[in-house]
Amino acid sequence: MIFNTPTIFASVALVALIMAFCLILVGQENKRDGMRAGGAGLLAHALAYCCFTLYGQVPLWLTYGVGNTLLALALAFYAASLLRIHGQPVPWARIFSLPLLMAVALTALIDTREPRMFAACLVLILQCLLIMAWTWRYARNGGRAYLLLLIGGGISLIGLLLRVAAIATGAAADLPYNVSNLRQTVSVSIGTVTVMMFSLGLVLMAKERSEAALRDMALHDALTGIANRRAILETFERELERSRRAGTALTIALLDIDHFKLVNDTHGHLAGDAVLQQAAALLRQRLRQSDEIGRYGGEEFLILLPDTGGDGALTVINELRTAVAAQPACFGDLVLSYRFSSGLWCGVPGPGDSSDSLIAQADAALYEAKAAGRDSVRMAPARRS
Ligand SMILES: Nc1nc2c(ncn2[C@@H]2O[C@H](COP(=O)(O)OP(=O)(O)OP(=O)(O)O)[C@@H](O)[C@H]2O)c(=O)[nH]1
Repeated sequence: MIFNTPTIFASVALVALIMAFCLILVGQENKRDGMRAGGAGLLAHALAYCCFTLYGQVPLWLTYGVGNTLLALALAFYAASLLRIHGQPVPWARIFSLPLLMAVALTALIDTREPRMFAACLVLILQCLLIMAWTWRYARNGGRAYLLLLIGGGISLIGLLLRVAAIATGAAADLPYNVSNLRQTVSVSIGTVTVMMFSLGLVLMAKERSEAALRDMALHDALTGIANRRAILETFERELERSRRAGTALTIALLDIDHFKLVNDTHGHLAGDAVLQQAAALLRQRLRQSDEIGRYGGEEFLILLPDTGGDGALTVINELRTAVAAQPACFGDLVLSYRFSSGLWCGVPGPGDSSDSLIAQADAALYEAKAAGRDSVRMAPARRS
């Protein structure tokens, strides 16, 4: 099926214009989520296609030169939007050097046919490759929206390579923007797909990123960055179930910083915060990757040691006590020594053990450790069968 080329250009321009309006409007709300840059890209895309629509009616430098420069500008904005969405600084000079290169090349080559077409394709190919490379780099952050950008970039590349092939085989004469033939229909339709894929990809990517950020906030403690109470309790439920099914030992340890109120009262709340942050970082760093730690309460941490029995647990907790004693927290010029007491529950969880009952036992052991003078460890008595 062959479509009228200027009509397709005009339709794409209209769609891109509407989407640009929506993105720029929504982007006003959050200036850092990349939507405004995406909207600017769509606006440039729409204007580029308006220029192409006028092919043959206005001078070539306007339709071809300005049109392709706007197209390069659109891709530069898409790249900027991609980086913004991932919270990266945008290398504006690097990104916009390619539209500049397009403008310079087309100004120099506008009166030639094949060289100017070749130069335009080359710059656009470079930009697509750049967007695809950056998209691939951020693909490991999760989500699926990156696929839309990769598909859009891939389709765009195919279209551009087909154009290059046409130029190389002497078929460039078939490709002016006001001629309607199968080659042009395919080429311009590819441009349409690119607009849709890039804009939808960027919007969905921003949505995935903000959802991931919310998920992260919901599961991590804002002060220390380790798991919050909800997250560590969820992990505890999973570990409990796993140990029960596998019949393996599990240790839970409640750690409470001794006389922490004194730190706050003597040096202020910010100093207390620094102790909590540095204690959490030190404990996390000293534990194995498979162990879990979360902030259970104010100055209390819950540690899960899977596949660890009583002797191993005592060794781990005593190593943590030694590490804490050797590495006091710092707050400005202050060096703040701190110690902790710990209550442990160790064993193979049975059918009657729940997370609440095990925590209650570890808590009772912690109480004993505090009552015994602090800076010590106590283990909940083994269950009698
Ligand atoms: N700086 C800071 N302090 C906190 C935070 N959360 C809880 N606290 C403080 O931690 C202190 C806990 O005090 P207590 O429960 O009396 O315990 P303690 O002074 O450590 O005494 P023992 O546990 O008996 O050794 C309180 O003063 C809380 O205000 C926090 O996020 N930052």
